[in-house]
Amino acid sequence: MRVSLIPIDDLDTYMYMFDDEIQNDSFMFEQKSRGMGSSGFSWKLKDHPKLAKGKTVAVVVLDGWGEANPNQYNCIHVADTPTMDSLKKGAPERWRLVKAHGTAVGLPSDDDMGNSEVGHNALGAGRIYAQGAKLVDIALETGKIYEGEGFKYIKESFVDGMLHLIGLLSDGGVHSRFDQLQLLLKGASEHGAKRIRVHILTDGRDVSDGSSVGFVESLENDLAKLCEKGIDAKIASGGGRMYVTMDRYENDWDVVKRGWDAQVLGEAPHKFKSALEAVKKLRESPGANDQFLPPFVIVDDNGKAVGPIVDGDAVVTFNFRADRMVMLAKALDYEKFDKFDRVRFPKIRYTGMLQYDGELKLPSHYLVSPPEIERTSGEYLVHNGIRTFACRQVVRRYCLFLLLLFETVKFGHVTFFWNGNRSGCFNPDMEEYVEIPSDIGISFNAKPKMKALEIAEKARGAILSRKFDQVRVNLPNGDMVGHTGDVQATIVACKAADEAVKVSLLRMILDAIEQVGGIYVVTADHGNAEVMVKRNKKGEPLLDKDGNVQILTSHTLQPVPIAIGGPGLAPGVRFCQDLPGAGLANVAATVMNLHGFEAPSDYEPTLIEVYDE
Ligand SMILES: O=C(O)[C@H](O)COP(=O)(O)O
Ligand SMILES: [Mn+2]
Ligand SMILES: [Mn+2]
Repeated sequence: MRVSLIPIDDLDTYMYMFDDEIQNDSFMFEQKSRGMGSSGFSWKLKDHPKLAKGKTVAVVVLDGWGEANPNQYNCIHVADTPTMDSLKKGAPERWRLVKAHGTAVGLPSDDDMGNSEVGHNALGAGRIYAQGAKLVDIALETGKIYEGEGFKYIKESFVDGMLHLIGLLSDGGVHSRFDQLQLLLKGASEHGAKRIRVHILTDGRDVSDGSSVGFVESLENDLAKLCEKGIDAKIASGGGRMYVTMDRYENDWDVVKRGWDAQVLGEAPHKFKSALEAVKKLRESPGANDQFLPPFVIVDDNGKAVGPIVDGDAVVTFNFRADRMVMLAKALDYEKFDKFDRVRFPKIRYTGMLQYDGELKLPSHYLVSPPEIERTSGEYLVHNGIRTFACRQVVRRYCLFLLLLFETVKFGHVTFFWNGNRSGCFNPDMEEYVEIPSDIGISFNAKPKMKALEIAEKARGAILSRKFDQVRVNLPNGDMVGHTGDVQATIVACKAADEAVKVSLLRMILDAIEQVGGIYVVTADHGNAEVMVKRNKKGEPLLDKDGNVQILTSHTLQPVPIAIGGPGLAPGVRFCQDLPGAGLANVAATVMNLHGFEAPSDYEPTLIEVYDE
């Protein structure tokens, strides 16, 4: 779908255009935006009784920015963050916390930490959907997974072919879960799979570094039990998730190629007789960690790879989350493919755990249907910002324009996830998606400021251009650097994110009276940088066997802040007092109000009220 990268002159950067939509959607959009369709459904939102239209709204998402008790391992607290501090202290009735984890964002339980997919889904959709993790749990529990079209499709390969399972070996619950893999192995063998190979990706990002060893041990035990039952089941290849396979948003295709070579071709720089030996040995190299383990293949006594993927085999990618599986799914599913030399393109039956991209229908076969997230706030707003298609050039102030800004590493967060796991935009004449290319091939603790200032400056330029009614920005620093576990670098990252908020908003506020008169919403998608150490039940930092604190690289269960303000905000607007349990899904209705609209009645309630002064 994504076809061309077009320079935008005044922003000195690039905009993605979606050709197949440009041709047809203008007409469709015009029809739809006239209001009632044949079903009686209308995109038209009611006017807000008290809040005016036409304000520029900047929505800033600080990725991985949670609220937690102040201490030395709370990098947001330690970092100098005057902008965020002033939002908190400056107007208490316009600052609050919202839930960003667990059932509040559609995860199976309140022990599940938040993540970007579920966080941005909730922010954009305004409702809480049962997410992939939960849908897969249900499908496995009820056995429905084995009755679906996807499983029947791969089953045809079980007679003569091998079943390959590729995915993240972890119980992080962000991209995959180990217990789901265990159930799938058991279920597939009970439903006819006789030869099974698992291609593992070690984690150390959503779970502790070093935990790969335990997961591999457990998996090898499970596979040994299957072997006792006469099933030929082995681990065939592996590698660290950030170096092998799980790139995202087409940041670095070499990552996917390394995985392809090991998983499909059976080739890798490291060869071992067992995965446990592989992981233990590779972790001994200086600086090695689970996230970045090099690719390896498991070989038999003759040095031959035990499980390359060949014609007639079945393949399942068992991650339920889309972003870091889409690239491999393309390589496995697309006949036409030019991102790297696949050498061989085996004729396989391939299914994803879920369908990863509803718009691209990728992959075409899948085991569990993804959440059907529809009527997202972005789509409503686009439909409500324009009276007729023809007026967009002439009467700018009636048009709602969205500008989305992000680094490549978060490309899909404020677009794909925000729009309900839908690639592309709703109307290319109304939306611009601007990507600031991320550095590739580095761990972000080496450059913790990332591109925050570039993003902020583009946001400032976009706000002042007055071409856009909503400018949506993702600042990735707290999250991307938090995942490295480098506390000092994460402190620098938090400061950089705070500085970026200042650059984009301060200018807006200073220039606003005469120029823009806008409104800002600053929030986050989940916690990360505020808790960088593991703790025991008493709250004391846990130590490893050498007496060092155990670093937490993952997200957290913490709530996140939301602050609103700006000269365009009506004086009587404040957060309601009666929604103590509100979460990220309440933000969409809030933003719609700030654009001067009532939210649809099935959206989670708005966080704001307007009192008469
Ligand atoms: O994919 C990742 O980087 C982590 O597993 C989760 O981080 P995110 O949810 O912030 O993207
Ligand atoms: Mn995130
Ligand atoms: Mn993250």
